[in-house]
Amino acid sequence: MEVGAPDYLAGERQTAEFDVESMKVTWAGSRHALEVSDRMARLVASDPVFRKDNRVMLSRKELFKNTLRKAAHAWKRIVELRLTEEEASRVRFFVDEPAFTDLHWGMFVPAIKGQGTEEQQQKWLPLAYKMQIIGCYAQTELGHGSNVQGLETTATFDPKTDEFIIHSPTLTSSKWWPGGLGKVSTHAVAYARLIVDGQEHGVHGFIVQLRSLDDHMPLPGITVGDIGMKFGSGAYNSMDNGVLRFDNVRIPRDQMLMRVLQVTREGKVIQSDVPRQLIYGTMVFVRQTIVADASCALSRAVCIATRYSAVRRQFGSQNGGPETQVIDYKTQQSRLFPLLASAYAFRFVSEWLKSLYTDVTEKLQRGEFSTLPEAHACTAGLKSITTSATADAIEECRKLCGGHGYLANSGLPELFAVYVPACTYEGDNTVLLLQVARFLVKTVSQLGSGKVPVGTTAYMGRARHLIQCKSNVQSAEDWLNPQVVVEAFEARSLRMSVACAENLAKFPNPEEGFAQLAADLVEAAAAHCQLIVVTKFFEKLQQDIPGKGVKKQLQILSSVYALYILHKHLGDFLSTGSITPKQGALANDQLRSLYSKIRPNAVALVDAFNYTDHYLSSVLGRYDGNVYPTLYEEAWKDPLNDSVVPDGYQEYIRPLLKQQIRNARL
Ligand SMILES: CCCCCCCCCC/C=C\CCCCC/C=C/C(=O)SCCNC(=O)CCNC(=O)[C@H](O)C(C)(C)COP(=O)(O)OP(=O)(O)OC[C@H]1O[C@@H](n2cnc3c(N)ncnc32)[C@H](O)[C@@H]1OP(=O)(O)O
Ligand SMILES: Cc1cc2nc3c(=O)[nH]c(=O)nc-3n(C[C@H](O)[C@H](O)[C@H](O)COP(=O)(O)OP(=O)(O)OC[C@H]3O[C@@H](n4cnc5c(N)ncnc54)[C@H](O)[C@@H]3O)c2cc1C
Repeated sequence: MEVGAPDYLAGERQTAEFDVESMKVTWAGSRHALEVSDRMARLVASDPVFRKDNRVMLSRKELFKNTLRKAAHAWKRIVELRLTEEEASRVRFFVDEPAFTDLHWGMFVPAIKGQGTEEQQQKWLPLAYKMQIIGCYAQTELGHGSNVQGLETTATFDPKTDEFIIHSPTLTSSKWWPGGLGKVSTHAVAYARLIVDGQEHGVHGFIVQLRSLDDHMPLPGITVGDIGMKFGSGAYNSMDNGVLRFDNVRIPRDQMLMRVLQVTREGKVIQSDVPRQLIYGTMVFVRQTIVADASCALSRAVCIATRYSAVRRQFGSQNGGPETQVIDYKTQQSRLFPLLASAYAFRFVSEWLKSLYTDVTEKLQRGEFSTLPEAHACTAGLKSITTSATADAIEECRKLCGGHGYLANSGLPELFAVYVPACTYEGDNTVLLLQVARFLVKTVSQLGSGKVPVGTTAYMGRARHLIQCKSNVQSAEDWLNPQVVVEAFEARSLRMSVACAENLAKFPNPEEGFAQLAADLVEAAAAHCQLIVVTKFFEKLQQDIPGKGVKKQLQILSSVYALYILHKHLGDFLSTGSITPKQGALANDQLRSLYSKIRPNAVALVDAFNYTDHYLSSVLGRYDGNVYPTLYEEAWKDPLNDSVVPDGYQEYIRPLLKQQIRNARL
């Protein structure tokens, strides 16, 4: 905010009962992370190349070119200022525009790191790190996305020339969707069925050069282009999601990523001791980052809706005094505050997930693979529930802002359009929950065998207790006890998984049973993932959290998150007998009282996200709350208002009016 400018939300900030600066540190993860984030946010906001206010007005071609300009400029600044990887990734975050670089850094590089041999990494990574080659992740095809084993592109080994022949045998085998592919990437990690000596060996990744490094023209045998406009006007259209066909394209044998499986010069296929699933490792990595992204997108929407709800007044004027701030309506609070609590919940679960991922990656390097299934289940499940909740929440925030939320300059329509594909990419959310369900059913089926469940399924080891325990909640206050809450969530989750396992056992064919019970399995998986989020929030509170009143606020938010989920899924809790209807009603009483505790802190709690006005790009979410004059000014900047009489008047309006006059005279 400019020095000396009026702060229309000052009153809201004065009622805060905690130290906002300390909360900023907790949200960012550390003082260092906050400092880096703050510095990079300002760097981006002060650079005219990174302006975004005109984005929705640009044509696709202009938008795309502008994105190329921004990406090139960001890279120039990263190199000039010798930014660290952490700083560079914050620059990307604040530039706030999907671009080919996301796939280059986020998937192409990790795919080579995770699936390439040491030699392959040494050859390709330095080129990628300097952006002397630009890569994408070309897995999905026109005919298959979720079913990776169903991909049709082939990679046939030719022992005569020591090459693989990459081919698209059908229309449906055309690569379709990869970001960065359409217009920019020079290379791809392309996934194809490996065929050696007429035998198939599953789907593997191959580094394929697509375009000339001299003139950017597609290489012989490559047909490549953009797949067309996507949802929304600006949004994800800054990305060149592409189509790609291979016509018997030859690549050297050493361009197959061979950490999992090797093909020798003689055409021998050697399986290493690394599990096949590591081929899916890049997706595990990205799913983990998507959980952190969910907390960012959600907190951004909530920040806009909270500030605006404090500015906006409707009804309730007494004796000519001001009307009621809409944030004071209990309905507004019950719609908004759970989303605020969810933003914090997703933030902390993403921190935990990152540490789990780092731990599993270190173990994989040492040849320990036992924790891979849990990492897969956690990343898939948390990616699924956090992105679904965030997409719904952004839309809810738009509605919370009434009519003005529908204006592009509220920032919410664009945020929704750009965010919502997260429910689909990196694995459709339902498909991913079914993966979690498989993991849970397997864990339940092994309970009798003496195998002790660990990690996020450790609670299943107490199945005997959880299957019959009764919650001892007697008052609304009791719901503030984390142990009580966790036990109710554990009982609900375990009972849902056990019920699925029991029903599955009734089918002679387990796969048929899995297909028939899929809807129940998805619900059981979601219940397990919600338990993880709740538990990790409570565990966060066991840590030392400095700053006046900060822990107290987080305690309130953790209870709001847990009781909101309980209230929303009350049917599960009741049908599994995890709690009684009376206890469900007490939880709701507690929730109402918690909303009142959040109310004086609401604006400060969103200030703690430390978002600049540039990043928020929302008139409604401005830090200073100066909404109405800005909305008014912005309206006049619309190109339609360039002339008082619109273009088209002479051709289309005037004749109409004249005709009416003529008709009236008749
Ligand atoms: C310097 C500058 C810095 C700048 C920094 C910028 C950084 C930017 C960062 C941005 C990051 C990212 C940008 C995001 C953009 C997103 C773009 C989108 C990309 C994509 O969408 S890529 C394509 C994604 N596709 C999918 O997700 C497909 C989903 N399908 C699948 O995953 C699988 O096919 C499946 C799991 C659904 C089924 O596979 P299948 O082989 O048939 O499996 P099953 O038979 O069911 O299972 C076999 C066993 O394997 C286990 N399994 C399955 N998956 C995994 C896994 N991933 N890991 C480990 N194990 C796995 C499964 O559990 C079974 O095990 P079991 O046999 O039961 O023990
Ligand atoms: C913006 C965007 C960017 C993308 N970027 C990339 C990229 O860079 N690289 C890349 O390779 N791919 C990319 N993709 C593709 C993406 O990964 C796939 O679209 C995604 O994995 C979903 O697969 P699908 O499209 O085949 O959906 P489908 O599987 O066809 O889903 C259609 C419907 O069928 C349901 N369904 C499917 N299978 C089952 C099942 N077994 N049980 C129950 N229901 C089922 C789903 O729930 C869904 O409702 C991108 C997609 C988008 C939208």
